[in-house]
Amino acid sequence: MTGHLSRRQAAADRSQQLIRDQRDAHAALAPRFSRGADGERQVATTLMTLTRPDSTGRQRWFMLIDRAWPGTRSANVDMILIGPPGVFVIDAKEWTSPPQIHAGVLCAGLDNRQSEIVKVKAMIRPAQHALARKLHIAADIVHPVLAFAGHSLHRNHQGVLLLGMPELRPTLTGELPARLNAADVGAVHEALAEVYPAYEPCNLPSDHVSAMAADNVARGLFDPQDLVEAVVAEATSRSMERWMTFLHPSQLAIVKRTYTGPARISGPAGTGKTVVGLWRAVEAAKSTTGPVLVTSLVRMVPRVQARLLQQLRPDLAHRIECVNIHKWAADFLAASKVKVSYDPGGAENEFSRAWLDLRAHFSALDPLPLYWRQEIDTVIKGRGLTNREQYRATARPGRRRRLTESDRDLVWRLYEQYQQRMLDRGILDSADLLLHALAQVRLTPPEPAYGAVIVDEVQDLSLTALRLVTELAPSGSNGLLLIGDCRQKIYPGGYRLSEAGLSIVGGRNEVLTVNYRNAPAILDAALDVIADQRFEDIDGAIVTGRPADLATRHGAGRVIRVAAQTSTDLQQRVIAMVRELTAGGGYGEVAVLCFHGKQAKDYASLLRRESIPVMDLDTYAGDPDDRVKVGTWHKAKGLEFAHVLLPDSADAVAHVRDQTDVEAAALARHALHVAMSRARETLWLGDIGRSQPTTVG
Ligand SMILES: Nc1ncnc2c1ncn2[C@@H]1O[C@H](COP(=O)(O)OP(=O)(O)OP(=O)(O)O)[C@@H](O)[C@H]1O
Repeated sequence: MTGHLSRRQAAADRSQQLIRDQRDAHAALAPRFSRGADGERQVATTLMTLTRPDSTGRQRWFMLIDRAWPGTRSANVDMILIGPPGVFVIDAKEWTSPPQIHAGVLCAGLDNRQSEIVKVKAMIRPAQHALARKLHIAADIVHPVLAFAGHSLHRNHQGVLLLGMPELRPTLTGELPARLNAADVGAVHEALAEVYPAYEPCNLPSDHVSAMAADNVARGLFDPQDLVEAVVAEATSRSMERWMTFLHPSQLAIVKRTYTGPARISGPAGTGKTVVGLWRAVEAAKSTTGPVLVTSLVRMVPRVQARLLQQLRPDLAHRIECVNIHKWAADFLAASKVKVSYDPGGAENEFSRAWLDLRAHFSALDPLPLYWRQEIDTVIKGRGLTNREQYRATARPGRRRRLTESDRDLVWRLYEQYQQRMLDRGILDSADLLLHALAQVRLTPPEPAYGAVIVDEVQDLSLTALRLVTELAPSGSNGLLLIGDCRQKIYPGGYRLSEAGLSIVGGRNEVLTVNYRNAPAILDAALDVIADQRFEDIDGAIVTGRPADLATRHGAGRVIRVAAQTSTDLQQRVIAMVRELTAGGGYGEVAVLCFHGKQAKDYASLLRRESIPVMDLDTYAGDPDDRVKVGTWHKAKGLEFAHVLLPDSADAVAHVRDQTDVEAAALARHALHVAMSRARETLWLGDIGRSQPTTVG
């Protein structure tokens, strides 16, 4: 009984102490907040008591209040709380209407306030970078929090904790495991106090602001003028928001570096190659007078990039032309008044007819036409060969089937027949389009000349396409930038840089080694698929499937493997998973990706029948859209989603392998690697009877 009473007494003492602490904290904090900042004061008061030393005299929690957001001109960070579970960067809100999530978007009542999510996520980045750099502490120790004075709420929305007043303190102190010891907490506090200096809110002379910003740049945080303002800018789309990222100092250095000749950025999936390329395009637009070309083979990426640049730098976006290389070629030929009839469908028919005439001769080699169609596209036309002797003598990088001289003569016959048929009809296929454009560029280059050319996913270009972009790029500094990853090569064929007269050496060859996209378990699973492969890079180097020095900065995520009984069972599980992932809205962050186009169409119809909003990936242009994206692995190249479902993936790869075509089997595996590495938080792999049901991560 005595024990019981003394425990009650102790509890009463503690609550009295808490009240006193709160009152003291409130009084102490009052002068720090301006009028109208009641919400901030309430939040700070609630948390301030945590910073009181415990009975042993040790301070376990620290708080930084009203600090400058480094690199911004005038923005501030309300609070940073540092304790055993990690760092909480807190933006306090005092909204009249209750905060809620509508269709995956944060709203105050019915007003869209999703930009607050973007903002607080951007606020944590300097902390993440500084802790990684100075103390080697993982980025996921830092949590963005929106704290709502006057409301009750407990929710995790897109990685941001949304907490009302009653929930604030118990959540921050009680829900996460302790990850920092006392010494770490002290070191983190010290580091962050330096990164987020005390806020000097009013009327700083502009030279003070620029000195502060310059200091941040010198410390490698980011470029205050361009990068931060863009990040802080309002964003409405969740997928866009991912791209509006602070650059790591090593990335920023690449954005700012002057290359005295052609340069290259390589690195595994999700290492920020595209983001860095895009910022270099912005730099090029600022420093040259000509237009800047950003191109790649796939259609989707330039569309998304154009849209993004429009949001990031509306003042410069019109100077940066984002377009896939075939469209560029068609537009250029049209503008040059060269009349061509580009007809891929008609060309396909003519190839089939030529194949019917000659297929009997190919039965001992490969009886399926696809390999030979690709041979013509990627080797004969892709390398710009003009006669049989050249073809006999040419190296065929990336083509794994060895061909004798007589095999090559046979292929050349097929090529000639196909070409003659197209000539008779006056049509061109896609490889011809590039050859014509290259010839025309050499004759009369486009006017005005490009100020810079940036090529993404360069590993998938043909040699002809590479020659074309090389021809378009100015020869001076920063003229040509090639971005790519040989592990993500999903189209046949290949080339060496030297074949286009390019030599990229030393400091012009940048390699990114930190993955910012995928949860570690997802990255691991995606690399597993290609771990036993060896890749020949475009500079001739041999690269292994699993890079030795790849680090990851993403927080937790999961890989779910499902073994279904039947195809109907598999479909039902896909629907169930989509429903689970979108229970609170957020359809736009889910993608269902299939190997074959037909399969993707079937899944799109299936989801529609279930009243799940669906968008065909083909028509996606990076605009905000709250529908599940459905498409092929190939179409998803360069994109990313929070959650990716890959039904029948193991089956698709195994099926290709069964056909004894080693090259196609390898490319299918690379495509699976690409598809898996699109997922940030959830990767769902479902097959009929193949995989064991497991969840990793
Ligand atoms: N410094 C950074 N901090 C946080 N996130 C970053 C950083 N750099 C890049 N990211 C994010 O990482 C993701 C991957 O970036 P990006 O698409 O540029 O990579 P990539 O190397 O081109 O990928 P892939 O080759 O797989 O298409 C994007 O969401 C991007 O916003």
